[in-house]
Amino acid sequence: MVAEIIYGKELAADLRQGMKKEVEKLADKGVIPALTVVLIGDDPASQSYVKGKQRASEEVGVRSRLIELPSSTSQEELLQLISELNNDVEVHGILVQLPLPDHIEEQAVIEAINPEKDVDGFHPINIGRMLTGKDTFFPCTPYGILTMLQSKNIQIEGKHVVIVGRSNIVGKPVGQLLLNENATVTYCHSRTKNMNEFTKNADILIVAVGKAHFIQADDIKDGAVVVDVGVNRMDNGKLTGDVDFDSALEKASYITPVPRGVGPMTITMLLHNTIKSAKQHHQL
Ligand SMILES: Nc1nc(=O)c2c([nH]1)NC[C@@H]1CN(c3ccc(C(=O)N[C@@H](CCC(=O)O)C(=O)O)cc3)C=[N+]21
Repeated sequence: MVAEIIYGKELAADLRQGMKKEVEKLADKGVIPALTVVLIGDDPASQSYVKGKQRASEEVGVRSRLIELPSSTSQEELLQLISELNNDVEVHGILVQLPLPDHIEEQAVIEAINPEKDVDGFHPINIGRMLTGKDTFFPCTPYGILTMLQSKNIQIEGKHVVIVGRSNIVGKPVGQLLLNENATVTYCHSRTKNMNEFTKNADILIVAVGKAHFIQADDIKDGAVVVDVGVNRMDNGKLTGDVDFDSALEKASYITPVPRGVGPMTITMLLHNTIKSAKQHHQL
């Protein structure tokens, strides 16, 4: 079988067109969705992701403000800034770019963000809402993956979804989101024994481990849907996924590429959440 490639980049462009129209309508009512991104330190990868977010915001007319702080910023200073942003009625979405420097406790920062402005969907309140099947801000990468599957009318109900990776921002929440869609979900991680006995049984295989070409064709069931969340920068500067794309292409029914797959959808769902927040804050 040769897989159909799901280009998140194209779907993202379609969705952003719709969002642009929606933002124009909101502007007529005097509401401009506004996102504030906080970037600490000078990690080149983080700077590049943040640039992508700025560009996408501009494209749909979301007002995006970047606050750049030195890596010497204390946790107290960051919490103070978050408190100011929480109280600023002109800010609908707050995103603190992860990872943070070691002297700052990530969880304390996430929990300081007003859940009603938590467009990343990382606050325990929003995670709890998602877990219990309520409407809320869903984490952007999981939500982007769900939207990609739905765009191809890929059945989720009753399917065996196997997730490789259990991070708080991708692995764990994508499982919950797909469980809400009535999938049967299995999590694999670094301590899983004989992992490919699980992956070979996946109808939908989602890989988010951050290791280039971790999954090979042998690990994939014929006709499976393969979603690659990896973002690995190679020595030649190119981006590659967690899946050996060329061999997997011959085995899967659908596959997402890296780049131009899940990444652009992550940013698009961030804009979606920011617009949703603006509407909620203005009772629209
Ligand atoms: N608070 C927080 N929220 C995040 O959502 C968040 C974060 N921190 N920290 C880092 C990760 C990573 N992430 C990506 C977003 C877009 C692409 C993306 O658009 N990638 C392009 C390629 C970009 C390039 O070439 O550099 C693509 O796959 O086609 C990748 C990675 C968001 N993250």
